Amino acid sequence: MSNINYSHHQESSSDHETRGKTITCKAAVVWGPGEPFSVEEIQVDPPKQMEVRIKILYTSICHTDLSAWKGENESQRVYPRILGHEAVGVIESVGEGVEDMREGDYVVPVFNGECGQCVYCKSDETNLCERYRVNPLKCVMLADSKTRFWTQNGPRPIFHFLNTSTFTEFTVLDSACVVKIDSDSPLKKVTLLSCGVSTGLGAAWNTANVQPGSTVAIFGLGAVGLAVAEGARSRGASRIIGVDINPDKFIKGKAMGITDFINPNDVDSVSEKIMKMIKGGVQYSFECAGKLSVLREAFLSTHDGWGLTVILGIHATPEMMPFHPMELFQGRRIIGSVFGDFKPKTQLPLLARQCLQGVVNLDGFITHELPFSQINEAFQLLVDGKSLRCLLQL
Ligand SMILES: NC(=O)c1ccc[n+]([C@@H]2O[C@H](COP(=O)([O-])OP(=O)(O)OC[C@H]3O[C@@H](n4cnc5c(N)ncnc54)[C@H](O)[C@@H]3O)[C@@H](O)[C@H]2O)c1
Ligand SMILES: [Zn+2]
Ligand SMILES: [Zn+2]
Repeated sequence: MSNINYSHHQESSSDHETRGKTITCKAAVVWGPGEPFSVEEIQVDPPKQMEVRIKILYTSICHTDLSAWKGENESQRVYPRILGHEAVGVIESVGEGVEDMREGDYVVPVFNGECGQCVYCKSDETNLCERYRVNPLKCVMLADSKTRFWTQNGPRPIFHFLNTSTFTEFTVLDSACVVKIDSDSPLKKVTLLSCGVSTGLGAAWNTANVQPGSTVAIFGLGAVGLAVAEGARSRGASRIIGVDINPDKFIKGKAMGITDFINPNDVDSVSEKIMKMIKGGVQYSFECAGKLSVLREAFLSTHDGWGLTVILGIHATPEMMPFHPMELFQGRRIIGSVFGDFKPKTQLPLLARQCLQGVVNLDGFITHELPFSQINEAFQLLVDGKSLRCLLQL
């Protein structure tokens, strides 16, 4: 009998036996690019082999959801669809063959999965998995190329998003894209580790390997960019320059280790300004805005000979890199970072414990909290640059 307490630290439980059955629940469905989310009843199939079905407890909104909602990339224009990839939840039931999780476990969905078996998962060089890596083109489950979500009337398939789809009371994922966390974890904070904050911290720690005393410039001070700042601060960087067109972000950034601010609207050239502030340029720059013009400035702001630019932003298609290949002969390097180069299953539980022990400070990233039914208001907060992360409670 599955009788799971779905609400963490609260007295409420599911008294229905749902295992193996279709669940009817509420989800926020997108029916077209930029159309308001429709919070409606949907049907969620049980998990198939090596899949899990989870009850989402909290979900938050990342800029990647925003660009998918707008349909900025052709690959993202798939409807109807359930977006969302930053969340925390509890396992409702597991499919055949799932051994590492069971009903009632608290979990974090991850858009970049880890099977643990493939040549990539066994390599220390990458956090991409052969089968479950991030894939913006994927909108059905791998097991049978079908969806697990259906409209109430029809029924018509509703497509999946980024290995996760968390804007729903219940979702089905490949077990490779679900990480078990300690049952006493503070769930609201752990939601941040599902994407944005892990991505930023990991870009500083793993991808760039920021060194004590070094200099850093961060372009775009949303949750991702500010998590880079927090990661660089925790590594002992001496100067962390924050660049954003929204001066409100400067106030938030101070708490996360930003030492200097530049508003691109106040200067002729951000990279020239940085060269003046730090002779020769910074050691590391991070592009967290998803704009090519910003990427170029981030590239030019690093020191020749050894500067490293890390790309985190998701860029609209069909844009190409804004460089001449010969520019790389000046010794500036560029690298991309997915999920901060963390191997999710192997490394996320430890990261969660480190965050809670205060190695990094997660306070300040959750700027707003709303009920799930107000998802459209929550998106508007991100569009308007008012929120870092708005937590939706289901
Ligand atoms: N690589 C990954 O694994 C990964 C993971 C999560 C998010 N992302 C991407 O990272 C980016 C940031 O995500 P977020 O959730 O922090 O977004 P966000 O919307 O909260 O923050 C983006 C920030 O960029 C600023 N910005 C916009 N134009 C700018 C400009 N011209 N110059 C300087 N700043 C500018 C905005 O004012 C905003 O503060 C997005 O592109 C997102 O899709 C990538
Ligand atoms: Zn994200
Ligand atoms: Zn793998």
